[in-house]
Amino acid sequence: MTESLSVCVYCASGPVDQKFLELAASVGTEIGRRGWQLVSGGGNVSMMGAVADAARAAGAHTIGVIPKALVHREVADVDADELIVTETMRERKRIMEDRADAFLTLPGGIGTLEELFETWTAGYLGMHDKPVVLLDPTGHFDGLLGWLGSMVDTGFVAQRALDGLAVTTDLADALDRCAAPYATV
Ligand SMILES: C/C(=C\CNc1ncnc2c1ncn2[C@@H]1O[C@H](COP(=O)(O)O)[C@@H](O)[C@H]1O)CO
Repeated sequence: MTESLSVCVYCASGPVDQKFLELAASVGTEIGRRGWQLVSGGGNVSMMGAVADAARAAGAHTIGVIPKALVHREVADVDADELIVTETMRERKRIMEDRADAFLTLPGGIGTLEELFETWTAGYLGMHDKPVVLLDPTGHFDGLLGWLGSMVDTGFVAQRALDGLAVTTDLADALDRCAAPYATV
């Protein structure tokens, strides 16, 4: 199964800071090197574009899923092996979730946060059993993770929910965690 693992990567559509573009590109390259598929939001801007371009350059099959309304704003990834243009954002999210074996979140803004929380809470509620992984080598999510930890102390967040999100600063570890449930002995 791990040979053709399909990883959905959620990441930023805004910043062009080199360190974030390089992080996204390194994820794409490693997905290709492992012979996996990339599922992305189908935009070719910022980190979204960097991950998709690097994945393709490394030989990955790339699937981009973008709502009609964002085709121009997020510069649809016309080089994707499969570019799926949806009518709505909800349809985009459903297709991305259906086509993925694992969800990997990189630094991002409110769109990325929404995607992370939807897949994470759905896993916690038993609606899927796919790995939900957060790769954060730069501490971008430190404030959020600290706040979530404090909400365990006050009873707003279950420890089991927090345990359902795999947080790592290491690229290889992040992808290993995506593949872990599918590994054959
Ligand atoms: C409108 C709906 C839900 C709420 N919003 C979003 N849901 C999913 N994805 C979104 C949402 N808003 C933006 N995005 C996408 O996230 C990507 C990264 O954005 P960021 O803000 O730069 O982190 C980008 O592709 C956005 O299109 C209905 O379900």
